[in-house]
Amino acid sequence: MTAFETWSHLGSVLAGLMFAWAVFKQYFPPHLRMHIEAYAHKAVGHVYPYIQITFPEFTGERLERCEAYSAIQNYLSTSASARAKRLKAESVKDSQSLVLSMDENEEVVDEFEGVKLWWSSNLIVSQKPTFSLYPSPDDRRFYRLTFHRSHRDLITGSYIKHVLEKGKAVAADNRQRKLFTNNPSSNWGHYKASKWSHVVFEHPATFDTLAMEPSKKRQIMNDLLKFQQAKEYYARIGKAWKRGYLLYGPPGTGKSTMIAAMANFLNYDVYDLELTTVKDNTELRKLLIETSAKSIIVIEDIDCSLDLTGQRKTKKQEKDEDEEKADPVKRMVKGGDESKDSKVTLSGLLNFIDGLWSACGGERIIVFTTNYVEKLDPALIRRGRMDKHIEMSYCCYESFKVLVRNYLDVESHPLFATVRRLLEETKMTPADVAENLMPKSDDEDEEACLEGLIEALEKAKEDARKKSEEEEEEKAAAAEAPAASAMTEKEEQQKLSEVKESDVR
Ligand SMILES: Nc1ncnc2c1ncn2[C@@H]1O[C@H](COP(=O)(O)OP(=O)(O)OP(=O)(O)O)[C@@H](O)[C@H]1O
Repeated sequence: MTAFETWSHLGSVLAGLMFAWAVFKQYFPPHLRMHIEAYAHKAVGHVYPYIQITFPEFTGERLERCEAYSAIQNYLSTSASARAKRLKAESVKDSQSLVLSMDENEEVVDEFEGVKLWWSSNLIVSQKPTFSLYPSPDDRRFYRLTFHRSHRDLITGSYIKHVLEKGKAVAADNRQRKLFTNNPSSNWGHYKASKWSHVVFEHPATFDTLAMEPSKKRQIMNDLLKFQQAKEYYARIGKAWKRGYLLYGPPGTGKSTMIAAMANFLNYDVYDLELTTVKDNTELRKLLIETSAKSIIVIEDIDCSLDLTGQRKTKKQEKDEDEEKADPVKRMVKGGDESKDSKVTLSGLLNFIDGLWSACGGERIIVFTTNYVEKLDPALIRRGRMDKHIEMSYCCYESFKVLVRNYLDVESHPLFATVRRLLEETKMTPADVAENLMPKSDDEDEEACLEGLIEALEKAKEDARKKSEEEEEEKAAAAEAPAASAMTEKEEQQKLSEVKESDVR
C-alpha cells in the first residue's frame, strides 16, 4: 500500500468514527448515553493502565479561581517553555518581563524521581452562542495529569505537593513587589480608602552591594534563608512564623540599605510603618492585620517614633488611669487629657508582636531601626521579640572594598593601603565614604576620587583629634573646678575664725 493510500484509508476511518460519535451524541437519549459512557470508561479502565487527574481553572459554586490551577500553570511555565511547541506569553512585573506557558491543547512530558508523566492543557469551548470577541466565561479550562497507575502513591503523595510548591515559588518570583506606607487614619473613612498606599518597590540594593564585613553578611543571609524555609519548624513548635531584627548604628551606616537588600533577597514586600501617624493601638492592630504574608514590616527610628523608651506604665499608673477612665469627675479634674488615649503604646506594640501575629499565618519579618540602641526599653528588644540584633557600624576596609567596586568598578589600587590605614585610625560612615567615591565631574578618574577620599579621611581624623583634645581640656577644667571651690571654702573658714579670735581679744 502506498503512503497516499494509507493516509486516505486512515482519513476515512477517522471520518467514520466521527460520524458514529456524532450520531451517538445526537440520537441517544442522554440517560442512556451516560450509562453507555460510564460502562465504556470502566471497560477502558481495565485495559488502560494510566490514571488521569484533572485540575479545573475554576471551582466551587462561586467559581473561584483554583489555587492549584495557577500553581500548575506557573510550574509548567518553567518546563513548558523549553518543551512545548505552542506557547502563550503573558507579561508580569508591570510589563517588565514575559512568562511563557503552554497553549491550549498542548502536552508536555515531565519527569519526577525517574517517573515519566504527562501534562496537557485543555479547553472545552462553551456551546452557548456568544457575540463577543473575547473568550466566553463558560469556556472551561483545565490541566490533566496522566501517569501510570503503578506510580499512584508517588504522584499523589509527593509529586503534586512538589508541583504546587514550585509553582508558588515561581509566582512569588514573578510578582511585582511593592513598598507600602500607611495612610493617616483621617483618610480611612472614604469608601474606597485603603489603609496602605503603595508604589512599586525597585530599590537596587542587594547583599552584594551592601558594604559590611563579609562574615557578618553571610551570617545574616543564612539566618534569613533558614527563617524562610522554616515553615514546618514554626508550625511544630507552635510559634508564629515571624522573625524580628533590630538594626542599630549611627546615621548613614546602611540600615535602610540593609532592609532593601533583605527584601530583594527574600523577594518580600516592604511595609514602612510610620507610627507617628497611627492614632492608637486599635489602629495599629488594623494596619498590621492588613499586611500580607511574605513581607517585611519596618519601623524606622523607633526611638523617635514614640515614647517607647522604658516609660512603660507602672502598676500604680495603670490603676490610676483605669480609675480615671471610670470616673468622669476625675477625668475632668485631669483636664480631659485625650492625647493619652490616642497613642500607640509600647505594650500595644509588644502585644501585637507577641500575640496577634500568630493568627495571621504566612511569614513576616519585623525590622526596627534606631540610632540609639541604649535608649530602647529592654522589653522591646529582648530575644524572642527581636531575634537578631545587627550593629551597622562605621566603614571598615572590607566595606570600603565593596563600595569602591560599586562606585568605581575598581578591585585594587596602590592608594588602597593608605585608605586602609586611615579607616583603621578614624571613623567614617559608609554613606560618607560612598559620597567621596562618587566622581564630581566627568574628568575625575578613580585616582582623583580615591585621593579625595583620603583627604576627607585625613580631615575627619584631624577633626576627631581636635575634638578629643577639647573634650580632654573640658574634663580637666571640670575636675579642677571643685578643687578650686573647695579651697576658697577653706580660706573663708580660716578668715572667719581669725575674725572671731580678734573679736575675743
Ligand atoms: N553599608 C552600606 N552599604 C552600601 N551603601 C551604603 C551603606 N551605608 C550607607 N550607604 C549609602 O549611604 C546612603 C545612606 O544610607 P542609609 O540610608 O542606608 O543609612 P541609614 O543607616 O539608614 O541612615 P539613617 O539612620 O539616617 O536612616 C545610601 O543611599 C547608600 O547609598
